[in-house]
Amino acid sequence: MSHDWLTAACAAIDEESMRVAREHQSQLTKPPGSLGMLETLAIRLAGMQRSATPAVAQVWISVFAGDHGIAAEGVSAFPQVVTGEMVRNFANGGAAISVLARALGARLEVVNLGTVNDPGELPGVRRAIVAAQTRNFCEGPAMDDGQLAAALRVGADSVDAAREAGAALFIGGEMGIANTTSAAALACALLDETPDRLAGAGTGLDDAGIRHKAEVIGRALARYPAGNDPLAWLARVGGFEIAALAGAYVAAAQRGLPVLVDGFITTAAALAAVRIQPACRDWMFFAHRSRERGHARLLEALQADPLLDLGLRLGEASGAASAVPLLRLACELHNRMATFAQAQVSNA
Ligand SMILES: Cc1cc2ncn([C@H]3O[C@H](COP(=O)(O)O)[C@@H](O)[C@H]3O)c2cc1C
Ligand SMILES: O=C(O)c1cccnc1
Repeated sequence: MSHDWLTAACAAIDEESMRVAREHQSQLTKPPGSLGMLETLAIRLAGMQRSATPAVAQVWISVFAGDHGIAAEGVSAFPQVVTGEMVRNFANGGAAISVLARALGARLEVVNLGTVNDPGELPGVRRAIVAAQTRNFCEGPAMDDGQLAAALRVGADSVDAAREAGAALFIGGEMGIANTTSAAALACALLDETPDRLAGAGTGLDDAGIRHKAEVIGRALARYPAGNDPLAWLARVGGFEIAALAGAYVAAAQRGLPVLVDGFITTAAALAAVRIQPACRDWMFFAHRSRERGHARLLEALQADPLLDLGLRLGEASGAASAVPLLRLACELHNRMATFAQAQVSNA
């Protein structure tokens, strides 16, 4: 399996639809710009959807799950078995994202890329096993090139399923104990940052735990020469679910499907996707600023202005799901507000 598809062109955003949407916003009964990001969201969606009346009806959420060999270094507050246990919880409808997806009327797909205590066949869970877990990346590359290619493809396959289901928005989420260590290592490598700046509490490490986590990341990064090749770093320190997310973000942009990026781990995957295929940045919305240390730095690197800051630090796509109502409201305002002429309100 090759990585060639990743550099194929992304779909173009329709500048004319954006111009028409911007002009329409200026006619609505409000001071220009007064709805802030609710205006720019609608304008960007109009360009992505090539439509004068943008809408976010069907939402597709893929939660990618994978286990991490780096968990053996004691970098998470929770045991590794939780990954597989949470896959079952997603399937049973009891996880935060299960509840949020139901409340939004969104389609929720759980993708198991490899869990140490594999819960097996479950309704709503797609099995796309790459391996039971990644290798402990202090001891060698987390995955080989074939595994990376497979994981990237798994994400693209989810985007194809989302499009076939008629989704207007793709949301990626993740589950994988120790994946904030993997995401922080990836972010350090791509941003030339030191681990103490990007390693955070994850599921709830104390200060000593965070120092240990940063030391583990530093040890792993020291194995390799300098350089920012995103595919090389995904293989060295990434996770199967992080690679799937990166593949999904690139594929969504190639197929013209807007994406809403969630928290720390997903933003690290988004950064990798943008380094692989820069044009995919245009198709991304950013849902929230996570409490996880390092997320603000990642958002800054992507010049992302997230919609929410709720102190969330869960992942699973919970922040992205929470922001969907704002996208829908932005479209409603754009499509249904009266213009100054219609309402006979005096314009400046
Ligand atoms: C019960 C439970 C549910 C979760 N859902 C998402 N995460 C989040 O926590 C993990 C990352 O944190 P760390 O790197 O510290 O392990 C990921 O699985 C992430 O999605 C969870 C974690 C737990 C414990
Ligand atoms: O921001 C996130 O995505 C996050 C933070 C902590 C733990 N899991 C996920």
